[in-house]
Amino acid sequence: MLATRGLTWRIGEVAIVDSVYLDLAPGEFLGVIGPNGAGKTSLFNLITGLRRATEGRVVLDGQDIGALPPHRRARLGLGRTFQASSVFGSLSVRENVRLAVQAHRGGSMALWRRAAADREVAAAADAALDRVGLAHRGTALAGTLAHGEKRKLEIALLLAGEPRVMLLDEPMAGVSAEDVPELVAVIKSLTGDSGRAVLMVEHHMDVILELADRIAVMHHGALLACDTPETVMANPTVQEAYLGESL
Ligand SMILES: Nc1ncnc2c1ncn2[C@@H]1O[C@H](COP(=O)(O)OP(=O)(O)OP(=O)(O)O)[C@@H](O)[C@H]1O
Repeated sequence: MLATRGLTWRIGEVAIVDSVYLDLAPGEFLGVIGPNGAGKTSLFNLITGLRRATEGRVVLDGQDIGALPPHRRARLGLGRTFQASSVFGSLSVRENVRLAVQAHRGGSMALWRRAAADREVAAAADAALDRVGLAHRGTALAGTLAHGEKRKLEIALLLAGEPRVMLLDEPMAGVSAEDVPELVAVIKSLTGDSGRAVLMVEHHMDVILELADRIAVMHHGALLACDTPETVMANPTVQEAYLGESL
């Protein structure tokens, strides 16, 4: 479904992302881990098009998308949440999601079509909110949400774009311990039988272990290992890379 082939990003002589080969199958959940500065966010930037690779390819459903700008990649089904929050705090939760649905669908300005389209947008937005367990918070101002709720809203915004591959960058960052299990359940439901694939960077190993079918380990820009959680955890090279940090 999604593949990277020798994906590399150099700044001067330094390879921030160093010849990464990854494959993501439909319905698969791939966790990406690695020490701070390993190149995880940079890898996401190359896949989504925020940065252009200096070498290598990004392939989605057999098509090389490496030369496309981010919005074209998003149209082809690549969706991403950011570490920094991308929510309009002064709008309601529901309005935020409606805007995202509208932005994804585009719209006809013909009045007779607009009423029907508005109803469809509202229904899609409510379905996305329901999906992440935020239906009851639709009228709240997004800026007033707790961290865990905000993360759910970001996932709802992402779902509005109907992505087939979702990239989640540290979805648990800033989330209080008691909100983690619910958020994990929401993220777990993203793959299921939909065929949607998820690539997730996360520092919380317990979360990665609960969600990931396979784990990719990055270190100094390169892929150190990519395998089942059990195999990766038992890998001495991985353990060495994490020396001083708990796995
Ligand atoms: N635009 C840039 N210019 C120069 N160096 C950069 C740039 N972007 C990233 N880097 C460097 O590349 C390395 C990898 O950064 P990146 O943010 O991808 O790592 P990461 O694995 O996501 O780290 P973290 O877990 O801390 O978020 C870091 O050493 C960082 O300082």
